[in-house]
Amino acid sequence: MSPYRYRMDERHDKVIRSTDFDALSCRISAVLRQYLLDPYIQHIVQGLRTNLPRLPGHKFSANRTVKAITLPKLPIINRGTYIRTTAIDTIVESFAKNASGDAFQIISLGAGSDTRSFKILLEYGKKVVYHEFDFGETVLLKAATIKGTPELASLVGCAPSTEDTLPTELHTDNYHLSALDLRTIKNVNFAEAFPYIDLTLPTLILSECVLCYMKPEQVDEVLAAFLKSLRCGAVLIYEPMGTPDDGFSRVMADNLSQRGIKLPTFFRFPDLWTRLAYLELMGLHSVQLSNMAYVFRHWVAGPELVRLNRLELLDEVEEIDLLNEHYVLALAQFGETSWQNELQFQVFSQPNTAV
Ligand SMILES: C[S@@+](CC[C@H](N)C(=O)[O-])C[C@H]1O[C@@H](n2cnc3c(N)ncnc32)[C@H](O)[C@@H]1O
Repeated sequence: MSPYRYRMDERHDKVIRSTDFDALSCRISAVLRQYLLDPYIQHIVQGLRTNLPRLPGHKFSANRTVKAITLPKLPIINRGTYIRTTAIDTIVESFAKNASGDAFQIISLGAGSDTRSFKILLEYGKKVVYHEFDFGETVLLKAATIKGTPELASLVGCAPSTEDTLPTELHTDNYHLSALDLRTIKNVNFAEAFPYIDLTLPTLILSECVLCYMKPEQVDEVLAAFLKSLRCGAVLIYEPMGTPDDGFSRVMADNLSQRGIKLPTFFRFPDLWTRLAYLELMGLHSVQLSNMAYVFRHWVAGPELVRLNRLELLDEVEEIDLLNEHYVLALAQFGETSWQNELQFQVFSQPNTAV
């Protein structure tokens, strides 16, 4: 590989890592506007203030970074963050309920600064093992934040501490935060590379805006590695999607590419049915798929919808629908899992295709 190409890849990886701050920033805004409740996000922000300057080679002011990520977002973004977060929470809850009191495992790919692990550990205690993977630098920051915050340290089950050097990973009985570039998974011996993953537990694999940054063949490799190693469970994928002949999709892709963000699979599937066929081809069954506009319309109702409608004045109702139509929520099961959830989806496998 030429040195020039290497520099380009490095730069692109940096941009991809920085998307974690975008996701965090959206959640902060949704919390401040009372769309979401998240008692842990303040610790993540404080952790950035404390630990960003400790990152090797960090050049920017931590205060300036924090100021940028705490700027309020437009109502359209707050709504999108609300439906993304609550829909995934609903699925996680349903998966946990299906385990009916038995132990289960969650593997969050590219977890970034997400705080869902803390909520799940508080709720399910020793019944759950929560794994988070991300690039090394992101893991350094999160591990230092957890260890330096007594409330988070207690939730994951480690002693609080502030060490001179940033912790590279964090492992306790019920929580594992590990550095991993998912694109390297093809060549690893799974059991050796992931000694903390219990291959026998029912496992929910989460990819919340993560696989979309990889090339199609890398996505296939990540899915194949987990599916062939784990006994049973489900995969949840949330990500943007587009179709080439649609103007809105092209504008979305152009806007991202102007920021240096490539989404190699954005145009991979022309519709939900081809995505369903792909997931079945990868060995998944009981596939359920929707765009997020459908999810919003069918999963949010009654007093919660009234509450949401009172939070902010919405001018862009049609635009919100259009934007949500360009995000997909995919849920699919593998192995012997037979989880008959009551969740309403737009497109789903025929019952006779289930194992
Ligand atoms: C948009 S953020 C989403 C973070 C989190 N899942 C959420 O929804 O709040 C994408 C995350 O995926 C991570 N990521 C992207 N490609 C990755 C890879 N090849 N290996 C590990 N992590 C990756 C990024 O570092 C970043 O934290």
